[in-house]
Amino acid sequence: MKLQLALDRLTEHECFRLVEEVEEYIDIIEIGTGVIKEYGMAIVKEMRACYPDKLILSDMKTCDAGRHEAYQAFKAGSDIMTVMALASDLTIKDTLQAGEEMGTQVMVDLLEVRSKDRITELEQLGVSLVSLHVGKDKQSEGGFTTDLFSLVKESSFKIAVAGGINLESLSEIVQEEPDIIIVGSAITAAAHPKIVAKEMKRLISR
Ligand SMILES: O=C([C@H](O)CO)[C@H](O)[C@H](O)COP(=O)(O)O
Repeated sequence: MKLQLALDRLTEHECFRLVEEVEEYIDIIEIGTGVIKEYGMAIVKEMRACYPDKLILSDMKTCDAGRHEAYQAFKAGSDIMTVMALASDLTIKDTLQAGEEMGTQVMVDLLEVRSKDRITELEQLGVSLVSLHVGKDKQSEGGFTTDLFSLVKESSFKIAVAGGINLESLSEIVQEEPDIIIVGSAITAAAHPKIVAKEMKRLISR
């Protein structure tokens, strides 16, 4: 199980300060969607140069122009980029092809997907990695809960989970054995990010 640090709604300086503080406890550095919109691929290139041994994910949340946006992320040094499950099959297929050509990965964001038919379609497209995700705005009605796993129970996907995950909810989530646990605000907005990241890493490594 890997711990992914999501860098969202932060300045460039805050992003690098936080990664420096918690790097020993995280496996994947996520450049969040809003940070990408603010700084572009330049921050991805900088993060790649500073952390050559870490996995880097660009949370592009691509909805269209899949090949172009996948190549943007991969050429900037991302190991993984994200495309929305609600995008067209052609967009998703184009991102997957770009990943095959670059030897990198595509994570399909299941934000707002509740249809098992769409899950089957994604498997038929050749998707291998998905994220069960409760978006920031939706979290006002409640964060990630383990009932979301039922959507992918019979699938062959590698699973990432995201959405307001914190120290209180982590133990129950870990019991479902996802492959990647994505945490943003619970670490980045904590009074002591290193303490939280260390405890989270301990909990997922038990
Ligand atoms: O993808 C995300 C969200 O849509 C805002 O961009 C976050 O990276 C993801 O939800 C993890 O962050 P937290 O929910 O703060 O843990």
